[in-house]
Order: sequence, then C-alpha cells, then structure tokens
Amino acid sequence: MTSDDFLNDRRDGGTFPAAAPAPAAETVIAVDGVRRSYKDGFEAVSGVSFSVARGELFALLGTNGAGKTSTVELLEGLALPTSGTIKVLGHDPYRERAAVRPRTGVMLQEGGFPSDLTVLETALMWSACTTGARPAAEALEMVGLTSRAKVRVKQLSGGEKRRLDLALALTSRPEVLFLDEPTTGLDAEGRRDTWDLIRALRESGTTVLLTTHYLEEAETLADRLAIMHQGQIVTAGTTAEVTAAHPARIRFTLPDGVPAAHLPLSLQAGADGQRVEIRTSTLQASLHELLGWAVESGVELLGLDARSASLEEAFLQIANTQLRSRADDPRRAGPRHGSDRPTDGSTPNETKKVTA
Ligand SMILES: Nc1ncnc2c1ncn2[C@@H]1O[C@H](COP(=O)(O)OP(=O)(O)OP(=O)(O)O)[C@@H](O)[C@H]1O
Repeated sequence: MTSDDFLNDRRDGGTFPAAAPAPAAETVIAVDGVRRSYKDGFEAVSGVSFSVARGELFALLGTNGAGKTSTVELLEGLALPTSGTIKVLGHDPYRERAAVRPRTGVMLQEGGFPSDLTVLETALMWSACTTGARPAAEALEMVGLTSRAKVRVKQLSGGEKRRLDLALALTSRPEVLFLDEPTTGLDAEGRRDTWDLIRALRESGTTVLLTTHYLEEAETLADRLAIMHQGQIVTAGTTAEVTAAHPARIRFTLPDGVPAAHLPLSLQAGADGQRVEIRTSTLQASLHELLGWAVESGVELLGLDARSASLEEAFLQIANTQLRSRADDPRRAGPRHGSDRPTDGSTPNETKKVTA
C-alpha cells in the first residue's frame, strides 16, 4: 500500500475505534515513595507517591525544574528510580518493559524524528514498528495533520511537530497515555483541538497522565492533579480540593468618608485608600459578617466581588515559596561535577528520545 492509499483510506470519513471500557477504580499507575538522583548527586524526585485509576486523567503540575519530567520518565520505563516502587498496568515499567510498553503511548518533550522524512513516512515507519498499530493515516487525522502528510518533518512548525509527536503516541492504541507538555508551542486553536482529542480519548477509556505548564489545561481536562515543588508533591486532589486549602478573596470599595479601619477587626482587611481586599479561609462566614456590618452601618460596598482561590492563585503561592527557598534547596547541596548523567546509566539525551 502506498502513502496515497493510506490517505485515500482516511478520506472516506472513517471513525476512530474506541478502547474497551474497563472496570472502575482499577489502579493503573501506582507510584510509592519514589526517589530519583542523577549521577552528580542531585535528587530531582524526593519521595513521590500517587496513583491513577483506569480511565482517569491525572495532571502533574509544577514550576520549572520541579521534577515532573524526571518522574514521568520513570513511569515510562526510561530509567530506574533510586528507590521506591512504580507499577504501570501491574508491572514494573523498567524491568518488565516488554509487558508494559506495547500498552502505553508516550509523548516526550522532544520527539527526535529524522527531519528528512515526510510526516506520513514518519507515521508509517512508527506504525511498522508497533504491534497492532492504528493505521498511520488515521493517527495523522486524529491530530489534524492529514493535509501536512507529504511535508518533510523539518518544514513543520513547532506546534505541528508536537501534533506529530501525539500522533505517534496514539499509534499503539494505548491503554495508558503519557503526555509531557502536549500543547507547548500550539496556537490557541491547536490547543483547543488537542484538548478535544484528549477528552475523547479519556471518554473512550484511555488513562492519561499529563504534565503541563498551562493551569487552564489542567483545570479543564484533569480529574485530579498534583503540584510538584522541589522534587515533592506539595498538594494533590481535584481542582476544588487543591484550591480549598488557599484563601478566598473579597474585594470592594468603601464610599468616601468611611475608612477601612471601621470594618470589623475579624475581617483583617488590607486597604489601599478606599479599595479593600480581604483574604479569608471561611468565605461564607466572612461575607456574612461583612454584609451584616454594611447593612447595620448603612454602607454601600461598591464593586463587591467575592471568589474562591483559583488554581492559578494556589499555584502561584507555591511558586513564590519556591522562589524564596530556591537558594536553600537541600537537593542542591554537595558538589556538582559537570556531568549530567543520571545514576541509572542513561544520558540526558537518551531519556528525551522516544523509544518503541
Ligand atoms: N541528567 C540530569 N542530571 C542532573 N540533573 C538533572 C538531569 N536532568 C534533569 N536534572 C535536574 O532535575 C531537576 C528536575 O528536572 P525536570 O526536567 O524533571 O523538571 P520539570 O519539572 O520537568 O521542569 P520543566 O517544567 O522545566 O520541564 C532540574 O533541576 C534539572 O536541572
């Protein structure tokens, strides 16, 4: 079959087969007390534990260097943890690679494709190396690259390369999909399309572990998420659970002649002239007290706005802590020897490449 045959096959408007539905609450990814140190002694992952159920979409967030990729590479079986245990689909992804790899799809931060092959040739090559592969043209159609099939990889934009990465990750019809920053470099429309595709995959039963810098992406897609900081998970849960730990905010402007000092002490307001901001972990009670005071005092609260903490605010609070403590990061103790080789014997570049 030629490249054109593959494309023509897909032009008849075929649909994507859905993965078989699976029993609820089966743990598909189990990470327990995992640590990863590199050759220079730097500990990038410092005791991480979490689990992901079948069909769940779990997002790993964190600032630059928090240890997301170092963790995900372990789950993908690209390196061994220094200590702790990892099970993917019930197997050790490194030692039992042959049992795990055919059932997973991996989209790394850098795919490392041969740049002179066309998009379709790349997908065909990948498909030929994969057992039970999805047809190459189908994978390209899923990510919206059909019209770019004959273009050489080196001529693709950064966003198109990300989409090709995703097409290859989908080639094995994976039960578990690892997506490392899947929408970096995509424009707004490409990002939305990718979100739709990830949602569709999840709805068809695929388990997804996603790392991302886009908080909106995690908020939109994830069933649960974890925020990493200096190699550890600082907080985890649903978006609502994660943000619940952070103070809500009430803002309003007082009329001229009513100073913020007149507000009840328990509201602990910060004021800039007549503009007042209250931070509270008991939003309903604080609002109740504020409104009661306003009615009693005959004061109108101009532009009153009350809202729970957003994921962005929760994240920024953690990130600010990181900025303050970066200089004291205990993981940076001890000499660095120039070599960036992990203790597991792989090189940094090896761990960035897609392996079948
Ligand atoms: N091969 C290596 N040798 C030594 N240190 C490394 C190596 N690879 C990564 N690191 C360090 O480990 C830490 C975690 O890196 P990692 O890439 O896992 O973070 P990340 O959360 O994925 O960051 P980003 O969001 O920037 O991709 C960083 O401080 C990084 O410099």
